[in-house]
Amino acid sequence: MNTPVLTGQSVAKTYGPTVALAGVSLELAAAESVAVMGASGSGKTTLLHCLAGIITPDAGAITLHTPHGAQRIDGLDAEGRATLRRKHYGFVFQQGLLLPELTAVENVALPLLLDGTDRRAAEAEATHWLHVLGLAGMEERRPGQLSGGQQQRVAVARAQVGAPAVVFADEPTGALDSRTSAQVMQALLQTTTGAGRSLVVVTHDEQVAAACHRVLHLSDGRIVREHRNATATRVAS
Ligand SMILES: Nc1ncnc2c1ncn2[C@@H]1O[C@H](COP(=O)(O)OP(=O)(O)OP(=O)(O)O)[C@@H](O)[C@H]1O
Repeated sequence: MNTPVLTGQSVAKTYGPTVALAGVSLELAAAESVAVMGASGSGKTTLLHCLAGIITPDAGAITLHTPHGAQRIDGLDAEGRATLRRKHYGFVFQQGLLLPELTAVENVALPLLLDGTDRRAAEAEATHWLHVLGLAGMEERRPGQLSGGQQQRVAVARAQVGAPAVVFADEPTGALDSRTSAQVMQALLQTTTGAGRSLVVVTHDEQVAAACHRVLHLSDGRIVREHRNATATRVAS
């Protein structure tokens, strides 16, 4: 395996009497795409949220490997997790969660503006990513003036700004028809693994999972099965 970017060891999380994660260990390599599948309630989103620093696990170790060294992230406080997410991660959710009053370019530029980049540089990078995602000419449209697939591509563009090491996607194509879903997934892979970033995607969609290098199957908070897709989409950088 290539150098790991993210490792989890025996990651556990309970909510009252519910064991959401019962000790999950995994390694995510640089430029690798991993799909997380499993029945409703099996712990997929909880795993993604722990790895992504959205929530804190009760036990286990999560380590992010950056060019500047390894950093344990499981014990970070809320502010530390917010910084981690801003500096190292990108996110795509089922509904793009775009701000309706902002244009496409403003939505994509937002994480950079929040991180202190000046507006002109932020909008230049945002425009670049919108072009990469086939949205040239739509920079000034608001989300309500875009189709569902176009909105998701804006969300994919937003996840790339600031060059995150890892992009996390939770059901990124869940609201799309299968043709649009395939296009958005292709765009997501191209801009992540195709550019040397890693991707963790929670999905119920076999077609989405088949496009990833590796698939983890969760059941009752454990990885019960794992396989590699020999034919996964490998997008040249
Ligand atoms: N904030 C919470 N409070 C209480 N229980 C929770 C919370 N979040 C998740 N759970 C429980 O933890 C278990 C795992 O939930 P999780 O959302 O990780 O599952 P999932 O596999 O992503 O499900 P789905 O496919 O339905 O989104 C479930 O039993 C769920 O009810």
